[in-house]
Amino acid sequence: MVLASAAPGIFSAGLDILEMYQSTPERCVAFWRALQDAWLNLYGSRLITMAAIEGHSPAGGCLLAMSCDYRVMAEGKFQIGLNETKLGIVAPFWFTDVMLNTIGHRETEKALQLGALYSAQQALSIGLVDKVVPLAEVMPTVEGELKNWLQIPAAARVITKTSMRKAVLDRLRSQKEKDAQFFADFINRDSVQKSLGMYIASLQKKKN
Ligand SMILES: CCC/C=C/C(=O)SCCNC(=O)CCNC(=O)[C@H](O)C(C)(C)COP(=O)([O-])OP(=O)([O-])OC[C@H]1O[C@@H](n2cnc3c(N)ncnc32)[C@H](O)[C@@H]1OP(=O)([O-])[O-]
Repeated sequence: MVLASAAPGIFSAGLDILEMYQSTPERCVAFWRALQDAWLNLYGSRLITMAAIEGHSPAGGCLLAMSCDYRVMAEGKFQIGLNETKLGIVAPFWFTDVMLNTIGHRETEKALQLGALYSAQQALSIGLVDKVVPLAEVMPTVEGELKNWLQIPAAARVITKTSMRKAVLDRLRSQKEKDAQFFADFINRDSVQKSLGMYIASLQKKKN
C-alpha cells in the first residue's frame, strides 16, 4: 500500500486543526477515537506500506509517513516533522513511540521539544526518511522499492513486522479511552485553545 497525496506540495497537513478549536469534549473524543483506529490499522497493517512524500508533512502527516515501512521524500523546499509544540499542543505518547522507533531517543527528544520541521536532506540525515529524490522520481522510486519488498516471503515479513511493532500498538490498545479523554481535556484547556487560535490566525495571515 502506497500513501500519497492528490494535493500538489502537501503530503498531509496533519490533523484538521479546526476540529480541535472551539469544539465540544464529545466531538473531540470521537475525533480522537477515529484517529487512534486509523493509526492502529496503519501501523499494525500486514501489508507493505510506503509513503511517497511529495510535499509538506507536518505533525499528523509525519506520523502517517513514520508509520509506513519505507519513506521516500521529494527534495526541495518541503518539510517534515512533529511540530506540535509550536502549536502549543503535545504529541501523544504513541506519536512519540513511533518517532523513537524511527530516529532514536536523542533526536526524538530534541525534535519534539523544538517542534522541529526538517528539510528532506535533514530528515534523511537523521533517518526520518529513507530516500530523497527529485519530485518526479518519488513515485517511481517507491514502486521500485516495493518490488524489492515483495520478493520477501510474506509470512516471514509479516511476523517480523508484527513482532517489531506489537509493544507500541499494545500500549495504545490498552489505554485508548484514557488517551481519548486526556486529549479532549487537554485540547479544551483555555491556554491550549488560545495557542491554537493564534496558530490558525498565523496560517491565515501567511496566506493573505
Ligand atoms: C495533540 C494533537 C496532535 C496533533 C497533530 C496534528 O497533526 S496538528 C496539525 C499540525 N499541522 C500544521 O501545523 C500544518 C499547518 N499548515 C501549514 O503549515 C501549511 O498549510 C502547509 C505547509 C501544510 C501548506 O502550506 P500552503 O501555503 O500550501 O497552504 P496554506 O498555508 O495557505 O493553507 C491553505 C488552507 O488550509 C488551511 N490549513 C492548513 N493546514 C491545516 C490544518 N492542519 N488544519 C486545518 N486547516 C489547515 C489554512 O489555514 C488555509 O485555510 P484558508 O485560509 O484557505 O481557509
